[in-house]
Amino acid sequence: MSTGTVPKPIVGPSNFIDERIGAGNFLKRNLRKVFPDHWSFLLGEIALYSFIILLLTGTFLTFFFKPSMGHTVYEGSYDALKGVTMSEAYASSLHISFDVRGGLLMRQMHHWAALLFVAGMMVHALRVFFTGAYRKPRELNWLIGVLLLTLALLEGLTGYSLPDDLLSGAGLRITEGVAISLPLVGTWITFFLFGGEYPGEDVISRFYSLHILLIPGILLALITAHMILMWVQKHTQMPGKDRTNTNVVGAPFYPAFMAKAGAYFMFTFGTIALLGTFAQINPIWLFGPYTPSDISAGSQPDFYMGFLEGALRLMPAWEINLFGTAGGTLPLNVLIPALVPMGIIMTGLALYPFIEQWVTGDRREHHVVDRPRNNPHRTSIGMSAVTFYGVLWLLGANDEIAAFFSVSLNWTTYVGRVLVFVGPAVVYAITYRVCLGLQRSDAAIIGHGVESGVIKRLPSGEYIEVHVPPNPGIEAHMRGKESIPIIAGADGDSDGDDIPSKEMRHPLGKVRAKLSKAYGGEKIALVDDHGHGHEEHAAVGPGEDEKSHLTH
Ligand code: HEM
Ligand code: HEM
Repeated sequence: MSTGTVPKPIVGPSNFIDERIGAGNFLKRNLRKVFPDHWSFLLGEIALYSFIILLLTGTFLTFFFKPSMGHTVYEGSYDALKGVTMSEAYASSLHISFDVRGGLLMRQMHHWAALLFVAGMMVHALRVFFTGAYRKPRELNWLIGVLLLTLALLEGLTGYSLPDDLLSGAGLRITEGVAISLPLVGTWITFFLFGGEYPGEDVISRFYSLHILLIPGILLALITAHMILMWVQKHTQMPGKDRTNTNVVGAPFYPAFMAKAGAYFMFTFGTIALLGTFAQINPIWLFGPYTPSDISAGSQPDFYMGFLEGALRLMPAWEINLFGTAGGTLPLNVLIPALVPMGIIMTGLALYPFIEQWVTGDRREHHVVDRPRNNPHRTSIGMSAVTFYGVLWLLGANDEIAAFFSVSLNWTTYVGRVLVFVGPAVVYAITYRVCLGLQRSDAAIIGHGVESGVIKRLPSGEYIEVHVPPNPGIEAHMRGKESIPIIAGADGDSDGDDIPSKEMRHPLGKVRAKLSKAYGGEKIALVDDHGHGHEEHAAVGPGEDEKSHLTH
């Protein structure tokens, strides 16, 4: 499917390039690369286009932003702050907002693009996770993705700290608290980052180098690697008619996908421009300049940091004093919430493909993905993680929740502490049942066809409903269900690894076999037991045994 001739209009340019750098064949091959057209494959593109907009708007901002904590007296056109002493960083952000033509629009677009960038990545990663698209051979691209996500959070943190307003200062104060709580290296790192005792002189310029140079540079390199790998390995595709592990069904890059992607970029750009124009974001002039002694009520970080904020708020005030006053304090109340949720989520994400491979023993390549219902344990684990994250995220705004619902703040904390453990477990059980239910409903459609709504009365007086075969596209989609392999030794099924009997006798081998069997889940086969066009009883004729018909 990826072969064929290049459509007419590009033969000219292709010849031009071929005659100069001999890349005609390369272009021909790549311009015909096939892109699957399931909507969920566009989620990664939201992240990609938002990143381009971040680079463009961010570059504009660098022309006017001064990354300096030097003091100045504000003399710009925002009356309410005239004559106030503030940092040059804050003054320049006000200058961008009120005195640079298009400056406020650029700041707002930059901020909205940042939110969309991270949100785009998150939903994209969820689609990859829930469909199992991270499986062999795409584990490397998954790992690059996890790195991208981590770096994006850091990029956001360094970004919203730059304007040096009261809100960004509150974020910096937490960053300092976390850094200084690290055992052994904490003090050193804090002094290096802040250039002395908090708030120091250097943190804005340090963050500036990180924000506009180091992290975007790494992001750009990793996104390029991500795209190259995706290009070389080709896309996965949803199961469906004529879709196999050796083809990709969809539209070629040129002209169909190029036009679609161009339009989609414009759409993303337009959405961000509209948001930047009409939806106010981060109005730093209302918060005022940062002073370490002030804090505003109801401060919230950007949404992607909310889960860490929630973890800090939930954690009981535990600390360990080592060796009395001569030793040091290990502030678990800061260390655990700062490192554990991030650690659990990012390490869990990074390791998942490898843990799953170990459990299932599945070393095959996968180019057709799973529908989430067909791998119920994976889907349940994913939903539990989303719940864990979601509870922390919600509790990051527990002051707002308490104020809005007029409940006690402490009460929200206690409920949150329970929910963060119980929530994921309950969601796991519910998701697992829902997945099995959906699999059964697929099996019923394959087995009996779809209810047509046509009721027939037979000569005997019995009423039946005519069942018709499902739409062939939908049927192929349902039939593209792969059973989850189980390692040999778990139950005699040997489509996964053959574990040597020595390993099976080892306790870890036994655990692996047990996990493998459990992960395989309850098997619900798709069997066409009655043939298509089968007729099913819908109602009962006079005088007949109702029960026998209803259970038919
Ligand atoms: C080359 C890329 C980038 C450059 C040159 C850049 C530059 C800047 C500059 C100069 C500011 C301070 C301006 C101001 O606040 O008024 C800023 C703020 C910010 N940046 Fe970036 N940035 C880039 C990429 C990113 C990325 C990838 C993210 C997202 C994760 C991001 C998130 C932010 C945020 C949230 C702010 C605060 C905006 C505000 O004040 O409302 N930036 N950036
Ligand atoms: C800067 C952020 C990112 C960008 C711009 C990006 C972009 C893309 C694009 C455009 C694709 C092609 C297919 C699709 O959209 O689904 C893709 C595929 C992929 N991405 Fe990302 N991605 C990013 C972050 C992530 C993250 C956070 C993960 C996972 C943690 C990830 C894992 C993957 C994998 C495994 C594939 C191959 C999936 C397949 O072929 O079905 N990516 N990425």
